[in-house]
Amino acid sequence: MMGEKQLFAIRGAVQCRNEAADITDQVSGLYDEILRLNSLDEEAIVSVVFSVTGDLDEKNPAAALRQSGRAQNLALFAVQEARVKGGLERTIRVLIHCYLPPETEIRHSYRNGAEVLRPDRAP
Ligand SMILES: C=C(O[C@@H]1C=C(C(=O)O)C=C[C@H]1O)C(=O)O
Repeated sequence: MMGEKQLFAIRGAVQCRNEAADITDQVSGLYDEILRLNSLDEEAIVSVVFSVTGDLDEKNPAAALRQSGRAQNLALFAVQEARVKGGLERTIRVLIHCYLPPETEIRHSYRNGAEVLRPDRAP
């Protein structure tokens, strides 16, 4: 616990082209949207974990986020997503642990093609 705050986990996902610039744009856009939707300040984030499908090898999303100027003092991590037949291609997933007021209704973000993963979480 952190003061009056509670620990939460927020999910997101986005599809990208396998190009460094697009990976940076999509990861930054996803991160910014999660912070905006949840009124989340970077100081309240514990960690940011990415997974990447094996077909995205032009840029590490954790490095892309850091090099964009965001998340400078955060613990970032990136792993390869479990390879499953029929899985959505060119997808970056994110898991953010953070502290927010206990009454917060967390909002996840699936965008730019990744909405199909969790239509129940569509806006
Ligand atoms: C459906 C997703 O893809 C996969 C399936 C998940 C699930 O069933 O909860 C979670 C993460 C991914 O490994 C997703 O990213 O939400």
